[in-house]
Amino acid sequence: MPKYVVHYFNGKGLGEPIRLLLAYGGEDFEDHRVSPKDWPEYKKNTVFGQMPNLDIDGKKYAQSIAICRYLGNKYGLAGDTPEEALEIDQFVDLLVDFRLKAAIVTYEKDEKLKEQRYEEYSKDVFPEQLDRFNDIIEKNNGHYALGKLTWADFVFAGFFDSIKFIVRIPDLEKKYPAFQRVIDHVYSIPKVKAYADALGPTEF
Ligand SMILES: N[C@@H](CCC(=O)N[C@@H](CS)C(=O)NCC(=O)O)C(=O)O
Repeated sequence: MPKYVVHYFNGKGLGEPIRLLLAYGGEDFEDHRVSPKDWPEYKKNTVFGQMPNLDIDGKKYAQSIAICRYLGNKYGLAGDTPEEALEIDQFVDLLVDFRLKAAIVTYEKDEKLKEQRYEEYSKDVFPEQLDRFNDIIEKNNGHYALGKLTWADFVFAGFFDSIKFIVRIPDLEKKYPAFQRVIDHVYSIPKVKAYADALGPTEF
């Protein structure tokens, strides 16, 4: 069994889908959480100056979605045909686009501008995308792609707290019950549940 180390901050963010997939795979991975204090120095050890990184037997790899796709392939969660793999990718990329688009609000340093952008996005961008995610999940039997468990579910569930943070809707899963179905599909898997229970509550 390869030795895996996940390097990320002490939060879910882009690191959690990787951790959830490793838990699903039954890997005894090391969960290295870098503190903000240590980050400027640690940054020099990363592949592209960012995290998450996944260390496989001493070699580091970057880009969270590429890593999730790799783990999905490894654990038989990546579809059975190239077309199924494409369908997973299209939905995962949609989620990534959403996060990148929302970054204009989330990472705006000018508080006044941030609030103004949040107001604008809350009227159109956020509801349109949330409705679209909801629709996708309803059409996919409570999953985020292919109507069955795939690595896309792990990305959705792992990102979920970040999505809530972005849209500022703390009970998002109540407003969109389909979202809860994906989360339940992932977190009810015994190995994933054991990982989440051992971790306890963390920041987004
Ligand atoms: N596309 C990359 C984005 C990685 C990324 O933006 N990482 C952020 C944390 S979520 C980071 O390392 N920020 C610190 C920095 O850039 O100095 C991925 O999905 O892995």
